[in-house]
Amino acid sequence: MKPKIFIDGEHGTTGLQIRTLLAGRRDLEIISVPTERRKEKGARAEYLNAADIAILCLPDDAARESVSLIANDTTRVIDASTAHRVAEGWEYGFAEMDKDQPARIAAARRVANPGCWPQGPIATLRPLIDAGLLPADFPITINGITGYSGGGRTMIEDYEAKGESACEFFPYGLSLQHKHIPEIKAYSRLSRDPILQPAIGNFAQGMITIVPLQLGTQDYIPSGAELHAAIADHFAAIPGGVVEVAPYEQVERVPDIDPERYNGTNRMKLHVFGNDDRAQALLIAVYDNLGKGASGAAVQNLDLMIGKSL
Ligand SMILES: NC(=O)C1=CN([C@@H]2O[C@H](COP(=O)(O)OP(=O)(O)OC[C@H]3O[C@@H](n4cnc5c(N)ncnc54)[C@H](OP(=O)(O)O)[C@@H]3O)[C@@H](O)[C@H]2O)C=CC1
Ligand SMILES: CC(=O)N[C@@H](CCC(=O)OP(=O)(O)O)C(=O)O
Repeated sequence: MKPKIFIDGEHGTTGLQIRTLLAGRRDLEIISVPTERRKEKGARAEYLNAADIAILCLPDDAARESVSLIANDTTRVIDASTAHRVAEGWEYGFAEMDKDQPARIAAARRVANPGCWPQGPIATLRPLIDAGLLPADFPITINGITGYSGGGRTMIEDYEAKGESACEFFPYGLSLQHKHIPEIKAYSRLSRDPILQPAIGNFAQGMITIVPLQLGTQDYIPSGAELHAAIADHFAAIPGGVVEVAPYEQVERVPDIDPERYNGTNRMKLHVFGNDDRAQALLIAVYDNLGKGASGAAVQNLDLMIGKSL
């Protein structure tokens, strides 16, 4: 029997992309609620309970409601929203975060897909904190830029209506309360809230996250090469090759660091730059906010949950 997959919110940005990624899959049965009934609670409950795996591509409140509509203990859930990422009983769906994370996702009944902003910072910070090269209370600031599809259908329509007159670099998160801070803190293993200061560019998809590090105040000041080695060692032990670590180099510019470089893929590339004389370093991640940042990660988690390996 093929596993039945229901995408709640399949007409939204993330839902549509997951639908497209699953289009040719003969090992799955996709079940879809009729379009005109897609927001009816009763219809959603019916499909949620008929599914082996439900993928929620909904705003947070609707995602919470979907979970509450599941009245059996067989439907497993992948939630793309922010609602359950640090919630008890949910596994975090960033497979490359730890050696045993794929097995944890594979066995989970509830998987919270990571937010787009958290994945790059977690990918670089967690190995450094685990290796003892950064203390858990290190003051972290995260900058970056994302395509406007990160804001979902409404933001896409808004940017497309403005066209070339839309702002090229629009900083936001100015209240310093971005919804991704709890998961970045929890899964990077930081003890202090990081600052997340994102920006939106006038391009549809793709993103870059940047974590600048002032290392000079530490008792032990790691070199750039040491930081790189810890991150490279972490990912060398993870199969699948989804996350790639660029060689350590001291250069002024790297053409790969282009937010749109990995669009349409599930790839993430990590870069470490350092200036040891200045005791400073930069941790950079490049990926597709709709790929590894959303639909690609959801499909990766789905595959793990149906028994495939990374
Ligand atoms: N875009 C991105 O880069 C990322 C998004 N996410 C998360 O994924 C989730 C979906 O985001 P995204 O696809 O971008 O958002 P969209 O706004 O593009 O899509 C949301 C979808 O949910 C539908 N919907 C809203 N309320 C209900 C409801 N009560 N019942 C059923 N359907 C409903 C909407 O329908 P309608 O349009 O008709 O209102 C729409 O189709 C969000 O939680 C988002 O935070 C996660 C990572 C990255
Ligand atoms: C450009 C933009 O607005 N991006 C969204 C994040 C998109 C994302 O990762 O979403 P979820 O956490 O909702 O899943 C934001 O920063 O709030």
